Amino acid sequence: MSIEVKNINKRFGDFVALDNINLDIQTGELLALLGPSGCGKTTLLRIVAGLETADQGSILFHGEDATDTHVRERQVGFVFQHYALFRHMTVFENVAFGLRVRPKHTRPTEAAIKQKVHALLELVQLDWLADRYPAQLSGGQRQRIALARALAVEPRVLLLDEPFGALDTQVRKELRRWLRRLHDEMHITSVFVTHDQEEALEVADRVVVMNKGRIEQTGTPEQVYDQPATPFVYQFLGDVNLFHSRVHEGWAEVGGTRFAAPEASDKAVIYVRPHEIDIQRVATDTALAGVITHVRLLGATVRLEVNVAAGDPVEVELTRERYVEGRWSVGEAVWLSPREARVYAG
Ligand SMILES: Nc1ncnc2c1ncn2[C@@H]1O[C@H](COP(=O)(O)OP(=O)(O)OP(=O)(O)O)[C@@H](O)[C@H]1O
Repeated sequence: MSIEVKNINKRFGDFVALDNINLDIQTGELLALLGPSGCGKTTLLRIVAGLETADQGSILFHGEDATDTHVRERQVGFVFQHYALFRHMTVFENVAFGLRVRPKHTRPTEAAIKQKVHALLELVQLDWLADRYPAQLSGGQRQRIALARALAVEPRVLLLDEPFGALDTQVRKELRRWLRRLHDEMHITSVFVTHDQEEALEVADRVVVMNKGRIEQTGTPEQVYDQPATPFVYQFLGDVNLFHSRVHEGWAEVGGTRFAAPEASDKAVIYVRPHEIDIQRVATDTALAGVITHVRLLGATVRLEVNVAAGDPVEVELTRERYVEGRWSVGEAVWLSPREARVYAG
């Protein structure tokens, strides 16, 4: 089931929550809506679901206008962070719920329900919990059951709003890998909302980066990370150092390292990721002089904070190995040279 989002606009009073959103979601795709809090991700997801109506624009499911189709007829499965399981029902009954409430003529037989629920519980690898109540499950198990419940009615589209948002980092990481594998088996067109860039880049086929009710960029994880279309995308998808420069004959500079600048501007901002900076103890004509002020160990990588004469402190990321080899320490004079950069008009 493909989904087309066409010219969607939504206001809450004077506040523009969605500003002319256009998006094509391919059949079987796993798409992430990524952006900071309040950028309109949930509102867009709710409009696709039919839980919210747009002021303008339309939603097409498989080429057919679904704008006025009731949420029940859209055959959409939901997993929301706060869309809790029914507390008074066992895991089995929670998953069976959507089948049991069907009108009599489409309701499966008791035997068929039983078979289906067990198949789904096996799919989410929790069949052994069928007789438990939600209060007897961990947060991660609850979310997997919520997913099994959403899948029970054979949705044509699966919508997930921060499904793992309330869980701790380790469980989150496991569940997102698991979601990716599950999606590879089932191929249901799926859209999930997250504000966590790592989650979006790791799990999704394509990422839609949103900001203030607009789409900043849509692309594969590699595209949005390696070729960010706007400064916002660059900053949102990872830590970055900013250097301000005047533009001389089409070049902007960090220290003495030159980068091609956008033609139309006489000022530029140069964006450099912490792992794209070389650090050395020997001065060169082009390197930027500084002093190490902090060392932060982050597991496999190490961040050095370096004070430079002008501008904010610069963050340099090294692998743990290179850090140990280099014996870098606080108070040392060092010279920095960016290897890669992106330059935007300042
Ligand atoms: N029913 C409502 N009435 C008024 N304003 C609303 C309503 N729903 C959402 N908004 C506003 O619209 C904006 C977008 O909200 P939305 O929930 O879509 O953001 P989001 O990107 O999902 O954020 P978060 O990650 O914090 O959930 C927010 O500024 C929010 O305050």
